[in-house]
Amino acid sequence: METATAPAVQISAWTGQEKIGRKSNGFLRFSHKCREEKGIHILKSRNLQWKSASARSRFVALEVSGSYKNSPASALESGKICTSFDEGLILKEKAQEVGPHLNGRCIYLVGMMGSGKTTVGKILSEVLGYSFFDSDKLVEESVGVSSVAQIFKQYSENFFRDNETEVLRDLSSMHRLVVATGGGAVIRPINWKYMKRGITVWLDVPLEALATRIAAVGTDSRPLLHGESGDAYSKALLRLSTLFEERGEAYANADARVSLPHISAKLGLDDVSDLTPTAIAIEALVQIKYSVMPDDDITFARNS
Ligand SMILES: Nc1ncnc2c1ncn2[C@@H]1O[C@H](COP(=O)(O)OP(=O)(O)O)[C@@H](O)[C@H]1O
Ligand SMILES: O=C(O)C1=C[C@@H](OP(=O)(O)O)[C@@H](O)[C@H](O)C1
Repeated sequence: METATAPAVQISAWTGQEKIGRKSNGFLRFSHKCREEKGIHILKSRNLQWKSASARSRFVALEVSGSYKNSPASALESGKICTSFDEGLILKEKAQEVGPHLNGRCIYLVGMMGSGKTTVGKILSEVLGYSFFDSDKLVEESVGVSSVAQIFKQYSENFFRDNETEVLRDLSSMHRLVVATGGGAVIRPINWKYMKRGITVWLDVPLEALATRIAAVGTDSRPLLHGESGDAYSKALLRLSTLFEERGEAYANADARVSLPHISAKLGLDDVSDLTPTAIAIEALVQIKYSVMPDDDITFARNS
């Protein structure tokens, strides 16, 4: 009976499900093919915890159980493994992998207000060498009014939506852009026609986390959140819940979905608010890759 021979397995939450069996930046990758050929099974990785928390570099402890050629790993190979990763490096590596497959197609970030489209979009544009646009800002410029709230007040929501559609139409003929769309852009089917010329990515953030973020910055710039009574968090949560009921299905039209609870679970974090924008951008690149490079290995990884 053969015994397991890979005591120094290093895994990152993003590389453990990747395609190619090669070592890069200290991480070992297992493709589906490689796992089958070598008989490697990673049965479990748990107790993943942040050991130290800085935005760029974090240490995690992984408890890994594995088997090799269908034999259980010995005690040596199962146990706590400390590894570290630098989010910035992983981000760059993911961008290098996915960039060439985009062929200059634009990326449209969709999601509820406060979901991080602007924050994450800027990170993605920088690392992909794309330009960044915030569609709300473009509408403000084209109308000649300095805030979306003012456009709603002075004109109407419908007027804003018409201008938003025009902006998306104009952007759709361009290349190499990351666009942070307004939270309501998904409600008009015509907008999808324009956005689908690129790759659409839904930042799916729990409503409670959105309400916390919005309560922290205030609702001045978000006219659809005006008018409820109560404290800032409860007001935002109530309104966001109604909006999400109307829009949930529309967001699901996106080519890729970036679920914050899913990333937290992968990283062993209890709270989505512990996720950095860079960690979310990394997951966005992973999900974009799945949508632009469908193949057997990736399909396997996505479903495992
Ligand atoms: N991952 C994150 N963790 C905590 N706060 C965040 C995160 N991403 C964005 N924010 C904050 O949430 C607020 C809304 O983010 P923003 O990028 O403007 O969202 P959107 O463009 O989708 O409306 C901002 O104050 C931003 O700093
Ligand atoms: O959800 C919405 O309908 C809106 C979201 C806002 O954009 P953000 O998602 O960038 O806040 C802005 O377009 C407008 O206030 C309407």
